[in-house]
Amino acid sequence: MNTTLPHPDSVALDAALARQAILTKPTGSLGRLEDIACRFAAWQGRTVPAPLSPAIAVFAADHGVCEEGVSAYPSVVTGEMVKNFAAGGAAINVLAKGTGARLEVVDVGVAVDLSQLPIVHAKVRAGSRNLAREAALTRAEVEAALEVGAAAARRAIADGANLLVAGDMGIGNTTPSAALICRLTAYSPDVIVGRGTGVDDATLQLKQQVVGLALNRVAGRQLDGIDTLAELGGLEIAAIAGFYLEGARQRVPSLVDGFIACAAALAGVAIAPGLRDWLLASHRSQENGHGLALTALQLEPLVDLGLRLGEGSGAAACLPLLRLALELHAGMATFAEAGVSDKPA
Ligand SMILES: Cc1cc2ncn([C@H]3O[C@H](COP(=O)(O)O)[C@@H](O)[C@H]3O)c2cc1C
Ligand SMILES: O=C(O)c1cccnc1
Repeated sequence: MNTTLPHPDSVALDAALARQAILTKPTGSLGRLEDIACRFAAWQGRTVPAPLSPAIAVFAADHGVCEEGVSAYPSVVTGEMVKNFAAGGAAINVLAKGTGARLEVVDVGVAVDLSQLPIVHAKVRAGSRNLAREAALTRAEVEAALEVGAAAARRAIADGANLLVAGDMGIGNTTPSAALICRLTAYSPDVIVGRGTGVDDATLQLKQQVVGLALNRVAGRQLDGIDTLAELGGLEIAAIAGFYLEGARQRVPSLVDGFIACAAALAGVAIAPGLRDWLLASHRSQENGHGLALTALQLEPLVDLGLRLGEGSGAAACLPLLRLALELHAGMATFAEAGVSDKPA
């Protein structure tokens, strides 16, 4: 796999910073909205980036670790929610519609047969193995899932997307995500494992133990990014990593969602460190370790709305902010154009 990624365009970045400095506002007064526009300039290689054209892909898969009792909901909900996505009734359907984003749903590893649904069928296997006891996936399965994600990114980009958003659906997936985050950041389960769908105190403790078992199973072993996903990951998590990586290869950034997306981003960075330059954080999730995982990625969330859903929902909720940041950068008058006096040099 080619792990060399392009760099954002520093000449376009400087030109965008220079433009921000002459728009009719006190220097720096639009804060992070200025940063966002300038980062898009660097990503797109143009002083004034094209208007936002976002695409969301939700990757769904099941998790063998659910047999340990780590989720508040049964595994069957994964397939049932995919049906709900296909029917347009989930949060991410409403958010995609409301923000004008393209939405695709991909079965990369749901345990039940979904072949009748109008979604993308790319099942690598019918759910992962129980990572508390054995490797969740083989390297070949991880590579196949990475490619499922990459193919989704290629479709989105061919369709005109200039920003990618990945969502997850997979009952139990906060457990592999926590295991990945612990392994890739060296934080311990007690600060990373959270309540996911809302587990009680006893289940939270059990979840910490399950993540501890998985980490102990691989402790002291050298693992590259793909091995790490195989040992501790899941199929939708690997697909999300592949989606982000292909975006970066094609110079298209990704807006990272919550806890699961962050685990995938850390795995993607372990595969190709240059990925970090193509990521923008959206929100800070309620899930316990999300803030630390974002810090490990050197990402600063734009908002904290108390969300703990996944599906790409937190990222989708931030799309209007990004759209406005680009519109301000493109549409505001300069001091010279408006005849407004700039501050003395
Ligand atoms: C109805 C429903 C819709 C969801 N949409 C996303 N998730 C989120 O919650 C799950 C992760 O939490 P845990 O690890 O505790 O199972 C994943 O399916 C994730 O996508 C949902 C969960 C449920 C129940
Ligand atoms: O932050 C997330 O993505 C999240 C948190 C809880 C449950 N599902 C997803």
